Amino acid sequence: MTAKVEALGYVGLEVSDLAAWRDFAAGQLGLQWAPRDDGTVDIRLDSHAIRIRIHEGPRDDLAYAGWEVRDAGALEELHDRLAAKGIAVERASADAADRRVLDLIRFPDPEGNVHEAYYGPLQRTDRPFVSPTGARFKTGAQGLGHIVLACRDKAVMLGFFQDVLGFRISDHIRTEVIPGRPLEISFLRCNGRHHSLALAPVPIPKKIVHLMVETTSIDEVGRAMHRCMAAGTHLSFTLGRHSNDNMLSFYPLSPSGFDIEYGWGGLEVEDESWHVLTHESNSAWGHIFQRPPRPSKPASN
Ligand SMILES: Cc1ccc(O)c(O)c1CC[C@@H]1C(=O)CC[C@]2(C)C(=O)CC[C@@H]12
Ligand SMILES: [Fe+2]
Repeated sequence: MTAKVEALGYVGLEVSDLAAWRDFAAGQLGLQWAPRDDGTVDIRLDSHAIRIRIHEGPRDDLAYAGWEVRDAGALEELHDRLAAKGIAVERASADAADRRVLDLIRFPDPEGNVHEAYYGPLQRTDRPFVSPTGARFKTGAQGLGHIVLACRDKAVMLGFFQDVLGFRISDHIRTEVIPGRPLEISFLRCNGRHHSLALAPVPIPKKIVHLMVETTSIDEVGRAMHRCMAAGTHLSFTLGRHSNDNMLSFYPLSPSGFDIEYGWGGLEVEDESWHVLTHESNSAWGHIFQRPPRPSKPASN
């Protein structure tokens, strides 16, 4: 497969409380908050103009995931493959300037999550990335990090991401979030990052389970965790180390009611030597689930 996606380049989030997100993302997580003229916000983690795009709105969920491809030819090929499979792909060149890329297409996955594929992301070498807390993030060829999507039919979703977008399976974890209710999460990669996407068959009201960002130093994780604790941010999972990708991380609850995974030390995978594995534990240690003290948001209707 020549035209595959190469990295998770950006995500769009629709959030209801912009002020709370600013304090959380910049003040606690050390991401760069860059407001735009139209009322949306670019969050930066590196040289890219956009890594997380914040839109104000009621849904408090993932709005879209942006997948980077190599060039115009790869985008064309991907468009044609999607169209040939009968997927409702649209050319969205009119939004390219808004996303600060050269061109993009938009398409749904089998469960209706919105995806964009693009090439040519704008770099801001004239305005270097500056973290308010001095953090640095592991991105580059591994992209922004990873997302976990809740799904209903994991087999169908796995088929789509492998056969249409070119993802490879890294491993599966059989786990029990609720005792007595086994569930299997599948982890997919599109570059050296162990997973840029995971699919979790969990019946939650949101599309996204979490968004992971990875720092370049273990101390950034410790400092961010203590800033979250000092701010009273709920930790959905305590500090721990994952069984499959070795990521050392904790999971603060965002103001939108889904988690951010804030990690360090993730495994890099080589396609030539990797074999699919299965795990029966989430973590080598830690990652203890913390029940939220109360619903994070009153229902809006
Ligand atoms: C197990 C695991 C390995 C690597 C990761 O990057 C990662 O996010 C996870 C999954 C974390 C998390 C969990 O362990 C409990 C059950 C959760 C909340 C889900 O239902 C989806 C994500 C799962
Ligand atoms: Fe994760």
